[in-house]
Amino acid sequence: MNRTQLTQWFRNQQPTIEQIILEAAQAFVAANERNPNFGYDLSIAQQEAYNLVQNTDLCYDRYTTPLAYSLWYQARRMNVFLSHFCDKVTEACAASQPVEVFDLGAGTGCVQFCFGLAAVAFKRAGKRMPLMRIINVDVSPFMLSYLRSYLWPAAIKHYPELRDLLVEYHVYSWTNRGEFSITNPWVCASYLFDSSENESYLQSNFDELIKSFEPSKILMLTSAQERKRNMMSSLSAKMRQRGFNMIVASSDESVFQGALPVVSAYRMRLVEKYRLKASKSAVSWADGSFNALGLEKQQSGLSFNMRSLPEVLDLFNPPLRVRREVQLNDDQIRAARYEEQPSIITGPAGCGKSIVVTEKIINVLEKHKWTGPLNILVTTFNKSLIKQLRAWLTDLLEAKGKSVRQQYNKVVNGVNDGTGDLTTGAEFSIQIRFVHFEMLGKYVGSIQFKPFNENTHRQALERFVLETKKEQGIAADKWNEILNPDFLLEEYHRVIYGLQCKLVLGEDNYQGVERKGRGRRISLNRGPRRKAVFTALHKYGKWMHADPQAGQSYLARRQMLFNELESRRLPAPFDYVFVDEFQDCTPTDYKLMGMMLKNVDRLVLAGDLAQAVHIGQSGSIPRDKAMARRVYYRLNGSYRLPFRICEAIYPLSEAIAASSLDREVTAEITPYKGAPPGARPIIVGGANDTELAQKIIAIRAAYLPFDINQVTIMEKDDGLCREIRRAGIPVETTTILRLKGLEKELVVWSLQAEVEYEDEVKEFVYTIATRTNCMLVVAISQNAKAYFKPLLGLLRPDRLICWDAQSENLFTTYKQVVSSPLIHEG
Ligand SMILES: Nc1ncnc2c1ncn2[C@@H]1O[C@H](COP(=O)(O)OP(=O)(O)OP(=O)(O)O)[C@@H](O)[C@H]1O
Repeated sequence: MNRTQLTQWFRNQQPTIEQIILEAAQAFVAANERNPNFGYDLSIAQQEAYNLVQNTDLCYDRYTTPLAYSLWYQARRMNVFLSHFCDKVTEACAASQPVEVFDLGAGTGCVQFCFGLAAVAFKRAGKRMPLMRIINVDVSPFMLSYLRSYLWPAAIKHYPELRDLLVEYHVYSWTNRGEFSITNPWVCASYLFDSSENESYLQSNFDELIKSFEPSKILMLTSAQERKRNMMSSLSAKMRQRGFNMIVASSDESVFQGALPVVSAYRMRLVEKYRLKASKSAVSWADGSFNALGLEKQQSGLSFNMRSLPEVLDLFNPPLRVRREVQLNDDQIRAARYEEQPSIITGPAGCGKSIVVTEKIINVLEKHKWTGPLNILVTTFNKSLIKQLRAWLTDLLEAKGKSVRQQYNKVVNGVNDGTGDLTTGAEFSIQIRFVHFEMLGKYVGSIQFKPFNENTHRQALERFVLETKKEQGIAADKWNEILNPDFLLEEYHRVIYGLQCKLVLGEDNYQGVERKGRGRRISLNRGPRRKAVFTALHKYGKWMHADPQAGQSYLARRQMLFNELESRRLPAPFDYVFVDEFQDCTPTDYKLMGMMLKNVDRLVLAGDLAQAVHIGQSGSIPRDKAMARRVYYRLNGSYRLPFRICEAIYPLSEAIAASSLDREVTAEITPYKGAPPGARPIIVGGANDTELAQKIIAIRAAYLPFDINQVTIMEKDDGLCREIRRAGIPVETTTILRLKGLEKELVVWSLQAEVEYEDEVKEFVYTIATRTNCMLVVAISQNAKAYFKPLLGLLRPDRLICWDAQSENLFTTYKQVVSSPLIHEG
């Protein structure tokens, strides 16, 4: 079969192909139209389709986008490809060896249709079925899923021979790597470069890909704008240097012609039913606005040259769970190097700070040639993170063939809490202690203490407030914003302990202290208010030390450890100290870290001040003498956060960076260049928990192609969690303190959740939004807390999806509050 015969065959199939496009659309609509938000989503998807015409990006992350796309573009895109490359398609079908067609930016699979139907033509003409494998690669799970679940089954119904064609679907992120072998790859890139953003990124990665694929043919199409034409010619110049020749891609005659009457009629019915803003013109096969470029390279020798290539172009660059598989980037390698200087590793959420901490520990051990004795402390505020750091480190040690002995502080039902000692090295003389920050007193200072019950402490504080008010003649309803257990405990933490404004130093000392780290929301100037706070706290301190029933708070124990170290009764126990998530440390905590070290130059701090939910803007790293030799490593780009979410929260990260006092260490968040595109954050609104839960369940169902399962609600929202659980959906609700440094797949930020530290609401929201490696849902209800509302205005509006009209309304109403000075502070 030659090119002319194939062209003719395709022309004869024109009505059948149209029928396939129609049937796929009908099946998709039948499967989805009962979703309450279907009409809304489709109407916005249709509006967004005009982004392409206006040369802006189409995000392809609404579940109805492929429907709108396929009805209008499927026929055109097939026509364009075939009209330019029919002879290449013929060549692939006639080839005696297998051909693997990689379609980069496959969308709804027009290239698969062209090669697949051509294969059918060959088979029907009495030839053997061509040996082809079509590998569809696209950034949008929805586009691929429409091809796989709707278009291709409809195509198989009309052309059963297609069952024999090998087809694969991969959601691609450039960082994925794997091993598999291919023999004769062809690369098609249809409209891959139409994205107006990230052009240079796409170009350089395409270049890299061509280098590793070594394809024999490259067939490219883009829209015919001047800019794209220039880009194509610069790419082709590069490829020519690599030995590719131009193939003249003929476009003198179009394979298909005219309109698609049945598809047009069906589309118009949708337009009317859902009042879509769409062109009323008939759907056409003709498309005059494109460039085509064909390149090929003569392969030398036998063509069965099996090569290892990026394979499992897996869903959404799932996070590398096995530590040894993570290959550090150059900045991470630099930050992980061994050095005798305090090092401070900062960077936005997900940039790999914890990864660097584990690598740096390995580098320390190598520097010491795996011989001890060596005492190393790894500490952080979050037990689950300790567990992860320990698992990562164990994996690295085992990968190096090192023997490791594990001892755990606490094992319940066979499950350990991650804290405890790991020993390794020559004669197990290297000891690495994993200790939760709260437990430093116990495990480092061996400080004996009585059990601590927070409720008992709160009740005691309430008593001391009453006593103080009585003694000082303060009315019962006066100064309640400072004379309450929450405020007093935090004052004890941040000022009494945090700034070493010890109670024994007396009231005068407290009256004069500059309360750094406490914000300005609640004023507490020198005078009777301070006096009252001091008196209540003094009573509290005395009670804690004197009453055998009181028990010591974690802070009090940390203070004791501090005293022991300061007085040198306890000699510095560690050679190295690694602190992850340092951002919530007080100045005293930093001193404590230094004092635990024989040599302060061996302190490593990793963290991100933008995630400082307790001290927020006032967080800063000490610049005192002990830290004089400190060196900063700033990592950039989040490996965790999908592109679209990074784009959406960028203004929020900018606001945090602008208002942070420590400009040196807080930076705006950007995605790692290989981050998966993902979906834009989804705004969902409902009157109450039941309504919200139903919608969140519907979102999860619609976005299942994104490979999600469990829903994680933050911050704690038991009501919403219960409603979702009732439907049998795996769901949890937790606090950011528990999730710090960790990641989840579908994070719901509930606006009805309480925030303990309203001053730090930006940092709080940033920390929640950056916990996801796939999807973020923002849940707004009538009970949304007012302090969250302005934060919605710090999300980039064109990078959000509203789930339905009610969600959009609620969102718009709340967003009006954005003009409040709150978000413009600093
Ligand atoms: N070089 C890399 N290659 C691939 N994945 C990486 C790389 N560096 C980090 N990651 C992945 O990125 C995710 C985030 O890494 P990590 O937890 O170290 O970041 P972090 O900066 O400590 O985050 P946070 O600020 O939220 O604590 C992890 O899933 C990790 O496996």
